[in-house]
Amino acid sequence: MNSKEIISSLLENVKEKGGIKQIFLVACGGSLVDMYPAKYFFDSESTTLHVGMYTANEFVYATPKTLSENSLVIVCSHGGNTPESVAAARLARARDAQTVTLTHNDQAQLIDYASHNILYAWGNDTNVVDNPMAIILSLCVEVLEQVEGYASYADFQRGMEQINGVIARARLQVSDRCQRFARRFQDENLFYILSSGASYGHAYGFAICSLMEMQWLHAAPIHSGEYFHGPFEVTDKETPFILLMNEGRTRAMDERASDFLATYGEKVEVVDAKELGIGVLPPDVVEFFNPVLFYSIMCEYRSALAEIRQHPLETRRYMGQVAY
Ligand SMILES: O=P(O)(O)OC[C@H]1O[C@](O)(CO)[C@@H](O)[C@@H]1O
Repeated sequence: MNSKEIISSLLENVKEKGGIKQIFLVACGGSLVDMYPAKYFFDSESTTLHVGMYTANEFVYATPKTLSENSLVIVCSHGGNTPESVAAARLARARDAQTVTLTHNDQAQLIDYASHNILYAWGNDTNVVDNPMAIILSLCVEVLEQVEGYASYADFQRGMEQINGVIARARLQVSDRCQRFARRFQDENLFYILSSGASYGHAYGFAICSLMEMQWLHAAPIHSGEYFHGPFEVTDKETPFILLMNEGRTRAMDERASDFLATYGEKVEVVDAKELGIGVLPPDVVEFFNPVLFYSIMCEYRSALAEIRQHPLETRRYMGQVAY
């Protein structure tokens, strides 16, 4: 079943019960990061549907009152057995919500609580539209289209057809600069990651997953707009910043941060989606695809850093090693 068929069958299930009124996006860590573009999309485009995005345990401990048969809950877990995410899906089913689960593991416990499960593809050789970030975005676009109508629906589908080619070309384009970045920043132990719009979630994800979890480096995300409301006071010639510059409506905020950093900072790495070719996508939907591009490109950056630091991306000292 494709996204359109999945959503139309779930909407059919609730047709006599008042339909879907709210969507909850629930996961942990990297899987939660994959949901941010969809949340941003709904916040931006929907006029009647409400969206909430929750780390799984918060959804369980502080459950929104609106969780009901009129809710669609999307739960993603790569391994499919993260206890918090399984508990959230179980709770959603117990409250008669429609659930779509996404996992890469066909034996996942999560699947037990699915109205519909999606077993997704993973790895560098897969098409990004078959990976969770794009699938979740596409499910949400379908909900909007089928519940309210979405004027840019056809352009969104065009973007889905184009994005993988853009990423393949951009990967080649950044290959040398990733090596230069790794050589230049290999001894740093703190990074601030800036972005805005649909990509803010990826700034958060790159900080908490790629740098903190996978490299044991200190890192924090900063919204490009918020940078000027506190964080910019730490800017100097010694502190590393990575700026993920979007194409689309929020680019002005990223450019403002870029201009300031060019004047007062020095250790600044700018990753610019426009320069990487995302501008071929239709202008009314391009902003939603920036984080899909950034995810793939920043994987190249983190691999180069991991290699030069001789710190494999898989190494953990607590996760899966001790009780927590
Ligand atoms: O997507 P899953 O399998 O639920 O795993 C969640 C865990 O995986 C990570 O996303 C990456 O290791 C962690 O941040 C998080 O604890």
